[in-house]
Amino acid sequence: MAQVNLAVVYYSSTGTNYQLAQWAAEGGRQAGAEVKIYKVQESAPQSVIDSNPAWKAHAQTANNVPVITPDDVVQADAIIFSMPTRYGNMAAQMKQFLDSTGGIWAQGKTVNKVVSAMTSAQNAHGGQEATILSLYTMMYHWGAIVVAPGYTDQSVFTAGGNPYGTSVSVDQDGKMKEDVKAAAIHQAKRVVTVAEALKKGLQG
Ligand SMILES: Cc1cc2nc3c(=O)[nH]c(=O)nc-3n(C[C@H](O)[C@H](O)[C@H](O)COP(=O)(O)O)c2cc1C
Repeated sequence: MAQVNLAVVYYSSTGTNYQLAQWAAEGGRQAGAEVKIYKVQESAPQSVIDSNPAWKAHAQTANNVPVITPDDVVQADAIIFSMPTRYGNMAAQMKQFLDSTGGIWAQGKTVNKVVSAMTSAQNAHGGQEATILSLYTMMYHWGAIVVAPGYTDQSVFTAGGNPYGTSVSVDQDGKMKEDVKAAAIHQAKRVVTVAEALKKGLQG
């Protein structure tokens, strides 16, 4: 039985990527995967978090979400990452976690993970594609297999047409401007389908 272990790994300050992660988890479960959601370790000082009401509120909401470790990566067959853009790049908290995977990388334990990424930004063209690609660059070094959504479903067009991964823009109040739920679910299903086929193939 090749049930896929899907880890959804996110960073979020104000909740957008937390929501994207929930939708990806929903899609993963619909596709039959065993799904776990993890956040990455926060590195911002508590005083900075507390100074932003939306950030403070979200930190409390996500208080019980487990923090990802490199060993959780080893256990997963597939991983969906979600993180906000920071000047057209992934949030430092996500990069910090990925930089801590050198040990498992050196042991070959990141090889053949099926991966995909999602993101958010404030502006419609605020760096979503570049952010996802910055994460995919690291994945090629992992020896991971990047499964982007491409234009494989109508939901990709409805969400704004980003073939690299589901992305959304948010207004000043943190409200999503595009309807991306179906795209996030589709992306996760596609990841699980590919991971399942790969797992079956590798098991022979
Ligand atoms: C330091 C910093 C840099 C940012 N850079 C950009 C940017 O280059 N383009 C953009 O559209 N939004 C930018 N944003 C807005 C965030 O991407 C947005 O707040 C985030 O996607 C919300 O996701 P979250 O609710 O999961 O934290 C930036 C925010 C911060 C704090």
